[in-house]
Amino acid sequence: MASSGLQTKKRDNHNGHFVQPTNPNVATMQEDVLYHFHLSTSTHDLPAMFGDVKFVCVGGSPTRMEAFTKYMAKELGLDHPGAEYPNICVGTDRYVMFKVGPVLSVSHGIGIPSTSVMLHELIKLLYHARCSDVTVIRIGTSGGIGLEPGSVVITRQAVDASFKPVFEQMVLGKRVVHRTHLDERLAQELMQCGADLREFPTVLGNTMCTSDFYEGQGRLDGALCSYSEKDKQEYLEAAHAAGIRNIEMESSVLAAMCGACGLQVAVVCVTLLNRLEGDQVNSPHEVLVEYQERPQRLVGHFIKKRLAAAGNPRDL
Ligand SMILES: O=P(O)(O)O[C@@H]1C[C@H](O)[C@@H](CO)O1
Ligand SMILES: O=c1cc[nH]c(=O)[nH]1
Repeated sequence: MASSGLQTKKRDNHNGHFVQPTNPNVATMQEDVLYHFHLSTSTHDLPAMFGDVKFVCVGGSPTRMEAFTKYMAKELGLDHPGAEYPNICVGTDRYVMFKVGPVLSVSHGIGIPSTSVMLHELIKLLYHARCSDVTVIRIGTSGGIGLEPGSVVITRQAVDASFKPVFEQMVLGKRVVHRTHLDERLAQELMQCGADLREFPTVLGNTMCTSDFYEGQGRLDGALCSYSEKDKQEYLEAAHAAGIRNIEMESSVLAAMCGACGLQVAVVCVTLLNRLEGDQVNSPHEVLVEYQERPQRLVGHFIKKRLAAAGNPRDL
């Protein structure tokens, strides 16, 4: 444990699983600079700032993550006239981070590399802050396969572009393969929240995580396209037959990294279009805004249910 600077509290008052980076070097560092958050163990009292965090919600868009914080403040009864929710990462424009009660909301940008960097620093932040029993949920957007636009998909398995439940990364020039395990019980709990709300279709399905929005997702409308419409259609139909119901760009790295470090993790994404019917995201702006709010409402309901069931957030 990096024990320098302002971090003096013991690991007490917790029942369960602490966040634990798998890298042993982190424990021996005198100072840990979380560069892309503009936070550090020697300049910030991370246990005081973040020690009560139980839920971390992440998504690509900074404004979505700010809106989610304001929404959660109202839902948790923590909002009051004049309340402000400052961006904790104000010293950088890489990511934004907001906190209300036990809920942390962080943006990750587009795609695996941006999300991976954010997750390295987020997991270390939660470790330095001595957080325990933390649930991480991605509240995102995606392209649906065979679903009515606006449907919400709760991910059963995050799979790669060849439909395998793995996340591959080059480490020291070698290909390293990580599992993309997601918590089945958490996914079922989230499905129940969709059923409680009954506001929009909610399905459990596999999510394909790609490293590109255009050719990587079989689109015909990018600047490059090296295949025919028939090839595209066959690929998406094969994906559907493999249980894939949506495509996005972050689920596999989230599953791999959070799963390895003792975090419960789930992915909840709304579908903006049905990819069997087209490639362009061309619904009116206000429709897309309302779609983006759906995962937020579902996850907000989930957090309230968990907190109500726990009575005391420390019992989570
Ligand atoms: O959380 P967001 O809405 O950013 O997720 C999806 C996947 C990519 O990041 C992006 C592509 O438009 O949207
Ligand atoms: O089609 C889509 C829509 C949103 N996000 C994606 O990654 N793909």
